[in-house]
Amino acid sequence: MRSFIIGTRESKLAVTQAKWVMEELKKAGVPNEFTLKYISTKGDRKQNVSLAKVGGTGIFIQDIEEALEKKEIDFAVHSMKDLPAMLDDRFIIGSVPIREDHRDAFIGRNGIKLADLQEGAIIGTSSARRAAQIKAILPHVETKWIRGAVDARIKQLEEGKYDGIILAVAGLKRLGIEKVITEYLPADTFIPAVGQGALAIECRSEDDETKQVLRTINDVNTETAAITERIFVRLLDEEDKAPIGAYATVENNDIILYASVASINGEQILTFTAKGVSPEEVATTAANELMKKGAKELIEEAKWELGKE
Ligand SMILES: NCc1[nH]cc(CCC(=O)O)c1CC(=O)O
Repeated sequence: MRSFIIGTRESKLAVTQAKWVMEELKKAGVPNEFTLKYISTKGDRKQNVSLAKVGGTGIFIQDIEEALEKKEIDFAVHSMKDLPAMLDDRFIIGSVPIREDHRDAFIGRNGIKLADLQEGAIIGTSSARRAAQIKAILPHVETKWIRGAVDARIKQLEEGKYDGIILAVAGLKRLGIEKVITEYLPADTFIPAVGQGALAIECRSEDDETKQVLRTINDVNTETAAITERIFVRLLDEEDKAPIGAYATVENNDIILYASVASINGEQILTFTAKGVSPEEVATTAANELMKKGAKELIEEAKWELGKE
């Protein structure tokens, strides 16, 4: 019987996610043996570049795709959020397990609340989207880039470099440290990143045996939601650099997509909620409606702003 090698980054969160996938496969009754192989990625090695500038995605997966191509691993567990909007034809998302919490969280130093932040307070985030969303509700605060694994960011907060930071609830829950959260940010104003809270298990497109094994832990609703969000971002910004939010759910066979496009300074935030039955239809409706409101111009402007930093 074939045994499978799972590729994962070495961060605590990545390893937790990969081990969770191993457990889910076991629970689903897959009898094969699984082992982990740690892979260092460009995103892990280059901690000093701003994610917004390099596009957030891609830098966490190139090295892993090389290992897949060379058959050093059979599949890889990623945060869906870190996957580029477009995958190379040689690889596919073989499975999308059930989503963790999709929301963003605010962590205030010594428990300070968003509403109590003074003029000039500094919020750490690595995402242009979160920076814009924060400035939209709190124009008097400042945002500053922060990088590193989840625990490293919390440490930088405690050291006093920031008054607060924003992180995905999902990562904190998976690490079992959601008690650090001061406030859960409402997902209707803080529309999360495409794929936030979901995992993507990537394998070689032609590897049918692996695909069959991975399907046992696929969650159809999460998969449909993620497909919708990813089509949406591809229609607006294939490079996936602009402050775009997209979160889809499936309710009674309807797909509901909450979508947003913001200017870098948060002064303009366009939102649209689309509803329908197919991912293509829902994503296209949201993208078209936002383009009518000027989304393309905002995106071009945002990318130009990010590029000159
Ligand atoms: N880009 C980093 C990254 N990729 C996935 C997560 C958290 C888990 C998730 O969103 O699925 C994070 C950290 C964060 O944004 O807090």
